[in-house]
Amino acid sequence: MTDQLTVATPGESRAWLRTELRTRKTQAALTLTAGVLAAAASTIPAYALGLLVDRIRAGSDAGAIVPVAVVLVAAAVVGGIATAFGGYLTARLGSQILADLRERTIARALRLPAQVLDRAGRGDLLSRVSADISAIDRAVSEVLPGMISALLLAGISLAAMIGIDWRLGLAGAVAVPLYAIGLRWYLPRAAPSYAAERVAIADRSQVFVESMQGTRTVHAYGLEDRHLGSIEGLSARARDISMNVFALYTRFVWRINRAELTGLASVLVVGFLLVRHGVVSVGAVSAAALLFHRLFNPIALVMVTFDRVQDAGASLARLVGVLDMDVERRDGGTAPAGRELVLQDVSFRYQGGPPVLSEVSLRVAPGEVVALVGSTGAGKTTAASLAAGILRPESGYATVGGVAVTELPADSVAIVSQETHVFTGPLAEDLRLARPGASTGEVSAALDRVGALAWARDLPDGLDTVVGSGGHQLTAAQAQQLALARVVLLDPPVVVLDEATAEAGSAGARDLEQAAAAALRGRTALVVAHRLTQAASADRVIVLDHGRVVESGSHPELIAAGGRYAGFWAAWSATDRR
Ligand SMILES: Nc1ncnc2c1ncn2[C@@H]1O[C@H](COP(=O)(O)OP(=O)(O)OP(=O)(O)O)[C@@H](O)[C@H]1O
Repeated sequence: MTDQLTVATPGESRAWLRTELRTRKTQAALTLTAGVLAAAASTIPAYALGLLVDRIRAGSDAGAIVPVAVVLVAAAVVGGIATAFGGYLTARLGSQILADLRERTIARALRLPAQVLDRAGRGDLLSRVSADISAIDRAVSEVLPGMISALLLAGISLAAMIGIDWRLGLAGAVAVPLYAIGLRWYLPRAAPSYAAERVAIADRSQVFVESMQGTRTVHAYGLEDRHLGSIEGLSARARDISMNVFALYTRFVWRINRAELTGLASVLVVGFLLVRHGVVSVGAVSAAALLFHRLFNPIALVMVTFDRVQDAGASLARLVGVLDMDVERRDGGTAPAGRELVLQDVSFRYQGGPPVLSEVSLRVAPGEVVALVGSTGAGKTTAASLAAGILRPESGYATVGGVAVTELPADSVAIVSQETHVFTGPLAEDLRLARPGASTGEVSAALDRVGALAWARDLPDGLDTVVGSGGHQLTAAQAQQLALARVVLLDPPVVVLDEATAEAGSAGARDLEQAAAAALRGRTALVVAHRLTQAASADRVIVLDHGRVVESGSHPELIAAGGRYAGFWAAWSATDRR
């Protein structure tokens, strides 16, 4: 299984929540005040009913009952308004904090180093910004207002019972350890179950996302059954864990009922004895019993929703964990003092794997185009990713104009990788990602430079045609051309090119090579040569073998030297060149 992204400790989550509440002090204080008012108002009916019992027992006439009824109605109205207002304020405060958290998590996730995401799997990140956010959202809007008002009500009711007679308060408090025992029994069992459930769901979505992303490979190799089998297995695991969680919950409810029964029985027995000894009136005991009975539903709500709050807590830890992760590129960055690209003694290995690059050194002079050549797995794409700052070297350094590539401003080095993504929306907007606010003339000129203007204009709505998922489908070669046009618009001094020209077919590949040459004109460029014609037209060629530089020189020089490159060229000329 893949490594997961960072999860915050309970202490880190609490510290984060405290900071968020501190920045919204007034709102938090108002929310608490409304909650206390609502709880206080809802204890009044119990007192009033106690009074009523005493007056009826004393044979008072109907006139004595009316003021009690008025108090009851007034308390109900005030309590109702305060409860609604408190609930609204709690949900509002929670939603604002959550919206902020969601934005910051996504902003942080978008800036995580590619190798971290590769290691953790994108499914984990997806489930954090979707399932985890929803879990917290539901807890904040459905559970938290009720839970906060229930806890306030419990505190105030217990104080009121002690106010009637401390022995009645004590009798009611007998239930507290029983509730606590119930929670102590439940929580340690529930926590690992929820964690296991969450991991099972993340694993299932990871496999699902991978199957969807690799649909073509799955079809090509007839792997449908195997993938379905693995999704089915992981789904069954998630289901079994959920059923165990529910069985646990049922046994927990029994423990809640036991605490309620014991508490109420204690209040009634103690009340009976106190009345018998003439210490308190029947009405006072009725009020205490009503106050205690009134807590049944709110406390049960706290107990049974504790799991959802705990669930939300686990989700919160996963989001706060992402917030605490190191991001790749600082805002702004340091401007390079020149356009020379240098890899110096760079070594690299993927997490736990064998060395992929060993002390690779290369220099690309300002405005020079250098092609990287080597057999499959030689380390070309890895070297390109290090040069573009997507990966960090294990030792050695990669710089442009003397500044580490990971510290450069975002528009200093552009990479066109094998994985080009076309964002959903009008084609012109896809290009404007590189330069927001570019005019239609500038967008057209960029497309023209890479030879894409003619087909772009021929699309159903020209440059306004919606492309990407659900829109007009572009070919792989067209998507590559768009990526090159984005480079032209971004106008970076340094470009790293690792396109998938091979997928475009040989005529398409030649078009793409021309498009790339046009986009690279005047820039410092490191090009992974998937076709040797790209190497032949470069200023210099560097040959990689098993992660080491084995040859370097111009195309004619290397051909004349009769070494490894000359061998590649001979093989290429004989079979692939058309
Ligand atoms: N994300 C990754 N995790 C682990 N190993 C990787 C990863 N990417 C590449 N490798 C391994 O690193 C080595 C170099 O891969 P790289 O893609 O850099 O080679 P390449 O020369 O570009 O090959 P190709 O021409 O096939 O793209 C290979 O052995 C490859 O299996």
